[in-house]
Amino acid sequence: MKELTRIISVLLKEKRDVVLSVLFGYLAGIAAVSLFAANGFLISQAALEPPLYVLIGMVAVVKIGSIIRATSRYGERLFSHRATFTMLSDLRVYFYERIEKMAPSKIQQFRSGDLLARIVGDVESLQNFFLRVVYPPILMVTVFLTTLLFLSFYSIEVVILLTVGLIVTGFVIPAWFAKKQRALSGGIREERAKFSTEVTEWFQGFRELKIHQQLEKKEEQLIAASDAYVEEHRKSESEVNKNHSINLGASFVILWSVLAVGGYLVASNQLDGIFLAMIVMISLNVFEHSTPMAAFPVYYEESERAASRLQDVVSEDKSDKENTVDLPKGPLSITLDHVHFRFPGELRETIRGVSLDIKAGSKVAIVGASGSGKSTLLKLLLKMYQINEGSFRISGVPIENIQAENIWASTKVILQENQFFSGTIKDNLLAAEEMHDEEVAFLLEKVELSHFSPTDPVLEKGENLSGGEKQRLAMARALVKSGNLWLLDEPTSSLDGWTEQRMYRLLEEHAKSDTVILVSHRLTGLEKMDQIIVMDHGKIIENGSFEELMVANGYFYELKELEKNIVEL
Ligand SMILES: Nc1ncnc2c1ncn2[C@@H]1O[C@H](COP(=O)(O)OP(=O)(O)OP(=O)(O)O)[C@@H](O)[C@H]1O
Repeated sequence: MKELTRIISVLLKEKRDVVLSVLFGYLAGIAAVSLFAANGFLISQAALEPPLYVLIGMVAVVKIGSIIRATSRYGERLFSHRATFTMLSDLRVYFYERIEKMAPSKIQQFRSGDLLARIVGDVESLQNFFLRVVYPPILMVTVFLTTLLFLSFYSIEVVILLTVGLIVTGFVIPAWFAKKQRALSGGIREERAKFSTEVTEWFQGFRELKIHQQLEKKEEQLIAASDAYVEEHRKSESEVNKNHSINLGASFVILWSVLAVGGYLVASNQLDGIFLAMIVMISLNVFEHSTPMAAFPVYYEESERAASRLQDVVSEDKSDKENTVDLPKGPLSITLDHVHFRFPGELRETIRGVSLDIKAGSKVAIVGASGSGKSTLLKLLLKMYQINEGSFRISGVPIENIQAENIWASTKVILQENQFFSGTIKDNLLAAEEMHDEEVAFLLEKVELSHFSPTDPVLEKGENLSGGEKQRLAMARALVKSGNLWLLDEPTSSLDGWTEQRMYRLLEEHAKSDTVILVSHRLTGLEKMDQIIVMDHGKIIENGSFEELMVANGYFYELKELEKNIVEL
């Protein structure tokens, strides 16, 4: 219910349409009951052969009643559907806005298909929340109460019977089904997410699955996920139908009871026989408003689950919300003091008591064995994850007090894997909309991509670019982005030695006064760095200038010697 409260607060933005749809729904309900009442009365009156003008008057009343019923039903449909669609769009905007602000690491906790199912499917399920969860009980209770008030002028016995009917069909049976519904394992939402995850993986991994001849096995998993989803749907539908039938059955029992009690009251002269047909017709119609309650438990349960699954995705990072300090303009300094970090759900620490001091405007290289935690350190700098222990400051400001967005705005980043999108070369520079094509062409020339024009197409994930071209395009992307802190994770690993040297020269030119942190496996060109940090198993084992580390004759020296021997071989 806690999750639904947030959803309700988003939905309540559409107050006007909600109020209007309830109002018109009530009018339509009352008009329908009155119409049936008038019909019942008319039938009885007709049997007594009244004067023609009485009959004409009554037929006119029935006609007017049907016009009111039709127009108010139209108004109800119009406003309730308009409210539903606007709520759907409000919900979409609400979740996209929240997702946009989230750290990428939070999104990465979800498999992409699951995330898609949540953002699209679960948001869509919530459109039923107003129409099938909030609206039916309001309408049922208001129409029932008005009808009971009217009937109380004729027979208290019938009022009691209908009140029992209202409680049984509107509350007892739905509550009983709600309990059963909760006990049902799985749920449509979960199965749909699993199915969507399998489909996404099937598409994304199609090439690898085909080459490794695993397509059939994956297809079997896909079919199993689809069957489970269909089965869940079937179970849910059958539950609704069962609930519906029992509800309808109960309302008929009440109806027969009304007829029996009414008959007895007429026979014992406690009720004028002319009203019997009217009372029965009213009872017949009023139960129409408790039938939608059959689906109430299913939709309530689904809405609650969908809201909770969405809340899981966008649950807030409190520390980030309270942050207010902006990073200073210009080159940034970085200080880490005994920082520890463990990936969520992992027992082993990836960063173990790292302390370092990077001065503003200095050029720093991080080297070390594969898996030693170099990339993780960059991710911590980008606030993609929160540190578990220690202190971490950027230009003196504790990282807890800086919004991740603020760090990203001040940073030029090249990661090991850079994402490219279907579009043009210029689109993929990401921050180049304002640039003229000539400027883009000049930039491409700088990163040695002059064989591309700004308008050349790029396929999804940069499929039509070589590894080295992707890295040079990522370099161009970093060049056009704002910021004075460069975080580069093996930005030239796919380039030949000559091109790599030229790229480093370009970087030197552009980052003269900026702070640069470069993760690299290759040790050539590190002589120019102010500081070299050597990492092993999540710890800093050596730290100093190139000369200092060479003199120290330690791990870095050995690495350098090893690289020299490999080159000579
Ligand atoms: N998302 C993650 N969840 C759990 N463990 C992770 C995650 N990402 C990385 N690791 C683990 O953290 C350790 C450090 O990884 P990291 O990528 O920082 O190493 P690295 O020094 O950059 O390696 P390389 O030079 O191969 O890129 C590795 O043991 C890796 O398995």
